[in-house]
Amino acid sequence: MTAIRGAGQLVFGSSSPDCDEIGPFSSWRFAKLGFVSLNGTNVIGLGYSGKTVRLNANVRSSFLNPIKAMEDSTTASFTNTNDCAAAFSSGENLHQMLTVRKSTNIAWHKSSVEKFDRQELLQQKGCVIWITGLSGSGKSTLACTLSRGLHLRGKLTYILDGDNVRHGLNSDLSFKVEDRAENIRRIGEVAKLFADAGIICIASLISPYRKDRDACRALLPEGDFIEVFLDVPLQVCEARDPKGLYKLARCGKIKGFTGIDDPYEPPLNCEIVLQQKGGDCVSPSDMAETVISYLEEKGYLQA
Ligand SMILES: Nc1ncnc2c1ncn2[C@@H]1O[C@H](COP(=O)(O)OS(=O)(=O)O)[C@@H](OP(=O)(O)O)[C@H]1O
Ligand SMILES: Nc1ncnc2c1ncn2[C@@H]1O[C@H](COP(=O)(O)OP(=O)(O)O)[C@@H](O)[C@H]1O
Repeated sequence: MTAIRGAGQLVFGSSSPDCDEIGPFSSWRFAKLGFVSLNGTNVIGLGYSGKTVRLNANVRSSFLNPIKAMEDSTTASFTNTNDCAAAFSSGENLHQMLTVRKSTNIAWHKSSVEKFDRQELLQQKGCVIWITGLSGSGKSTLACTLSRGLHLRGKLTYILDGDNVRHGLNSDLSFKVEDRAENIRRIGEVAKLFADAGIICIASLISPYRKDRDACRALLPEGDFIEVFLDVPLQVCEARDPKGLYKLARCGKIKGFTGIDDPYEPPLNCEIVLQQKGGDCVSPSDMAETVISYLEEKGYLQA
């Protein structure tokens, strides 16, 4: 087991990082999904063929200074949803426009009790630990072990597990690319609220697209989104197959299963990589300790 600390990234595990995309779609250029804000109108948008909509966010006050959609180096800016719709529909290979913000005439109400006060009370800093990886990579196990470890240290956590949230808030969403994007967007927004409450929010979901994860990162202040990649090879996940889903996917009974006939894009520059390769098995508690050490070092376990 090794822990390698690079520029802002912690790699921990039994082998070297493998950043290849997983699955038969790995060489595709997918339409890029993300959250695009258009002069106060938040839209989950997409890139046109081969072009990427990039996010440029003022993360501390995103409700006042919305995220701007940038295509290449040009900022896309729209004054109303009609302009936006026209712009999107005129693009070639338009796949889908997902959610247009419909709330108007709304104002932000400040409270006399702020994040700072809540953090003082809790003696910790609110943040989001975003665990991404294939089904069966150990996300839920790590989330629970981490939550327990922090709880024992007197720290308040809350887990947002993809599977669990899909039982309620996100029960209307499928595993189509745009529904996954909406699933991740909603969980990102909820996680942001938890972090604002001063809580260490642990989000564990496949979140297979970089763009969706990056859009969630852009919702939070610098440093408060800690992306943890469970780098476990497909073969290992498939051998585990605790729910029998890989077996169903292999025989075509589940379509669009991540890693089988749906893509997974590994993070390129996340904060922590936890590797599980070859015969060496890193235990969930060792993995959790790595994350806790990171939080300690970055000052999240004190106000
Ligand atoms: N098509 C397909 N692809 C991937 N996963 C599938 C699919 N259908 C059902 N499941 C089950 O749903 C869990 C993943 O939900 P997530 O919300 O984490 O997925 S995503 O982030 O929206 O991609 C995932 O749970 P985990 O195994 O805990 O990852 C699966 O149990
Ligand atoms: N670090 C680990 N080493 C070995 N097995 C693990 C580890 N973490 C999880 N597992 C096992 O792998 C399977 C999938 O774990 P789970 O947490 O449900 O993954 P995910 O939430 O990513 O689908 C479970 O059977 C679990 O016991």
